[in-house]
Amino acid sequence: MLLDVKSVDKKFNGVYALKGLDFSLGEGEVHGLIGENGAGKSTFIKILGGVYKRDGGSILWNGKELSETIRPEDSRAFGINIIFQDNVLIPAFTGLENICLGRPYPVKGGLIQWTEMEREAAAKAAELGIHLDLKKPVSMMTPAQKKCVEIVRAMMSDCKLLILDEPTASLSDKETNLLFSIVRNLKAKGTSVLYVTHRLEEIMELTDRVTVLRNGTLVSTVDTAGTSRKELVRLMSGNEAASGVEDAETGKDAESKLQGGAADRISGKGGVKQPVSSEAEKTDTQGAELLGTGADGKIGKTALEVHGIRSGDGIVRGVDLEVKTGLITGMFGLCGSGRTEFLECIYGTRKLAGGEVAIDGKTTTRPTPSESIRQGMAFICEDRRGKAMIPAFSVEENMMLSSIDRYTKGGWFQKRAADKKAMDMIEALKIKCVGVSQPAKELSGGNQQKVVFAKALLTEPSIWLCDEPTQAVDVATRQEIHRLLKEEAKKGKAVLYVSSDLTELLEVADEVAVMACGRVRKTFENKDLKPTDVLACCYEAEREENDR
Ligand SMILES: Nc1ncnc2c1ncn2[C@@H]1O[C@H](COP(=O)(O)OP(=O)(O)OP(=O)(O)O)[C@@H](O)[C@H]1O
Repeated sequence: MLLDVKSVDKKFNGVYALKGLDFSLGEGEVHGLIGENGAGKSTFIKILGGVYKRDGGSILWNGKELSETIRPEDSRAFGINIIFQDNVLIPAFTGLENICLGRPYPVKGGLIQWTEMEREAAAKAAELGIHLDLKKPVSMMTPAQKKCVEIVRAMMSDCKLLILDEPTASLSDKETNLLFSIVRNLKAKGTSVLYVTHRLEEIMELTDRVTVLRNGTLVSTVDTAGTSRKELVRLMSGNEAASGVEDAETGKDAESKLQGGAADRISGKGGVKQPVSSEAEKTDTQGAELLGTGADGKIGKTALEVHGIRSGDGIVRGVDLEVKTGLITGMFGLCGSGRTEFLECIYGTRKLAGGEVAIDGKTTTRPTPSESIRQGMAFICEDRRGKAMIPAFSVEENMMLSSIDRYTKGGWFQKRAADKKAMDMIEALKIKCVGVSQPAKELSGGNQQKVVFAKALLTEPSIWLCDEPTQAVDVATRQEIHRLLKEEAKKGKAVLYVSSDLTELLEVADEVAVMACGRVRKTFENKDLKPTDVLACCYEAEREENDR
């Protein structure tokens, strides 16, 4: 075995994040690691990467015991490289500069040999089947291209184990396929891959074995070929009822038996309405209570209208769109289509070069975030750590960021009322944390995303702008978020929902606007809509653009 982990423990503030974990990984093996939010996946990979020190147990690497005090640079020297959920590239640097960062620069006559480094990086990219303009600044790259830069960077040194944490979080199908072929390429060359994800279809397609964690402990390690998504859901949740997904072995469609919750998302079958479990109903009701009773009964009224929106940087190139109350308007586009930038233009975090935004008939050519919030807009943005939260602030402080004025009277912050609201949110969204004052940076990725969602809920918005709102959340939470937004729409709120996951979008949206090359190409009603219809529209737009 390349890696043999025995009885590893890790505690934070006296609470176990990992307890007695056993794990093994062979050379050239692709091993999946799954578990609900807060199960301990990131903690484990951070221990392997020398970011956290383990509190007990042993780790054998190629048969040799790794010291408890290994540092990230030691781990990299052993051949362990991690690509984290939130990318850590320097945006202003080119792909090549990022790849070379932290490596010894070849120097001749006092000059850095950039051509030599470029040759090396290009050769490595070609070997991995990655085609990339290495001279492009990272800020101009799509999420998929950034992921490729990180992979090339990891593989420049002698990488024996590549750890990928939620690598496809904002990649669309096309880019995901590219990533899969890179992983298969690595496996063929004998590199091991530890693949962490909430997307079980990826686990089934890519891995040899899967390890399931629950509450910091090992549930089981199973051969992928001998299991099914249904079984994996059951192992993750420990809930016998959470099993109504298509059984991979029998191919039998078990959706009719579904008890709601996680399973319908994993089934990968868009648009199937599922019976709701009593547990799910409870969460739904809690969510509805939290949202208040603000139903104004106005369905189908224009809540948000944009005309000819163009961004200053030329990414958004003249978008017209109408978002109506009572509906979830989905937006789909391939990476680089301008979907995120479009939402930023509406909200006011990206400069407009032209066009106007009208909220409830009130028009502006210069939206700003504070005015957008005042007008009832909430924005769940894609860049969680960078833009949606302040990691050093507590859970409660983050939740209150956009609604602090509601909890301030005569200049005094109403701490008790805010505490109570924050605690309600923790309960309703099942946020795994020690309490309202725990720093948000200490929460697992999925739980941080729930805090961001709670922050938006607390503003009681009438218009939701959601950019990948379910990224990094586990399957059950994904369902809860969908239910809350559907509930909002039912009450007459408007929702604009961007996702790179077409299956998810077809499950949640009433209509789907297709964005390509900075423009909305077409809006489909989501009735008998097939993924191929949407994709065909994207590809046709790209073709037309390339022919220009
Ligand atoms: N630095 C830290 N300080 C305190 N607690 C922490 C810290 N890092 C992680 N934890 C806690 O350890 C537990 C496991 O978190 P971890 O991030 O490993 O979960 P995860 O399985 O990766 O979840 P997700 O799917 O949401 O990313 C959580 O309860 C989390 O709050």
